[in-house]
Amino acid sequence: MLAIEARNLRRTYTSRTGFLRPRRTTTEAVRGVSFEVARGELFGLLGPNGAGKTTTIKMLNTLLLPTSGTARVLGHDVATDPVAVRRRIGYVFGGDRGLYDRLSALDNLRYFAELYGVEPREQKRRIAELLDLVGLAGRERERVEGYSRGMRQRLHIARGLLHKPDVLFLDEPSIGVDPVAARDLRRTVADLRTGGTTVLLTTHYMAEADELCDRIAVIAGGTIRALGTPDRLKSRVQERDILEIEAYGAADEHLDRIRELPAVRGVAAEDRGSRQAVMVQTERGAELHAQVLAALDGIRIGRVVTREPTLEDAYIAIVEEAEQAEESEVAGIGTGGSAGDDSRGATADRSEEAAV
Ligand SMILES: Nc1ncnc2c1ncn2[C@@H]1O[C@H](COP(=O)(O)OP(=O)(O)OP(=O)(O)O)[C@@H](O)[C@H]1O
Repeated sequence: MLAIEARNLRRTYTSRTGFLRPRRTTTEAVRGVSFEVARGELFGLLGPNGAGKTTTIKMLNTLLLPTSGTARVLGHDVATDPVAVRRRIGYVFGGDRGLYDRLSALDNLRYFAELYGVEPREQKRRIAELLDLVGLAGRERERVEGYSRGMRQRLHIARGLLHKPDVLFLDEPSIGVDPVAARDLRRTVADLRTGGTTVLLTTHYMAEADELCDRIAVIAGGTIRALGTPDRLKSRVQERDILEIEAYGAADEHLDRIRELPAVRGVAAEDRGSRQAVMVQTERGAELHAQVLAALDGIRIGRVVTREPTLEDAYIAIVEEAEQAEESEVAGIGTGGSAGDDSRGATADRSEEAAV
């Protein structure tokens, strides 16, 4: 039996805006998402802000009803059998909500164990087991207010596992966590999988997804744009070189100038404190250093390196393609309308899945 089965899930939000002249606005947050997660699999859901990841997770864990489509978790329908679903799942989200700061970690876990109906005889053993799993054994009597972000996140995971869920939803667990704590967190997540728990993970950190996930779905604009193993997704950009330039103050016009160069397949800029990393995807072997630097004329430049593509580059390529498709749709080119979106999402699903 599958752990998760989503079939053509859709969710539309309707909200009222304006006071004097109230208007209804609708947002199609999820527009026909289908995927399957096998038991014991660690499945990643990646996508830019507003892509529809949290909305998808909330439909799967029964916090939101789908507008249409169906989803099953361990065979239970999320809309018609939510109680059975809830009994078998855990939900952990990034950020600070959901723990009692004034209590110790131990008291937090005791409280939630009670709330989740863990047998009193079981509680002590289960809590000790979980403290061990998330690496907080020995610190459990300290108040949570003195915990670092990474420790809080690990305590969140322990809380989410108290009732031994078979499927765990982890929504951006490493948000705001420093690199060392993030590494410990990754180890905890990998241990969960080794222990047989199915994990659905959302993250904005590509290295994390690459290291942990068996398969990944990239979602953008509410539809799945690519689905497969990390290697499979990376193979999309294997015929490319990545020219990475440290820049100070590159604007859209500079990136557009680079985009126009022959043999350039994609351009993205990422803010890294006061500097930017400009990543230029070129056809393999194309020597474009001089032209790219000329396009960045007038800007302070730091290190320039050529490197092999990573999952992040594949992700950038997929999301850029999705954005271009969306823009041409808005401009009236291509199939247009939501039926077009549907078929494209489904096609991405099938073609990638088949190749996995
Ligand atoms: N309660 C709501 N009411 C109206 N619109 C919403 C609501 N929640 C989300 N949206 C909209 O739905 C879309 C998808 O949001 P969602 O939170 O699912 O994205 P996400 O991929 O999880 O983003 P992020 O990475 O920023 O968390 C966005 O356009 C968002 O503004």
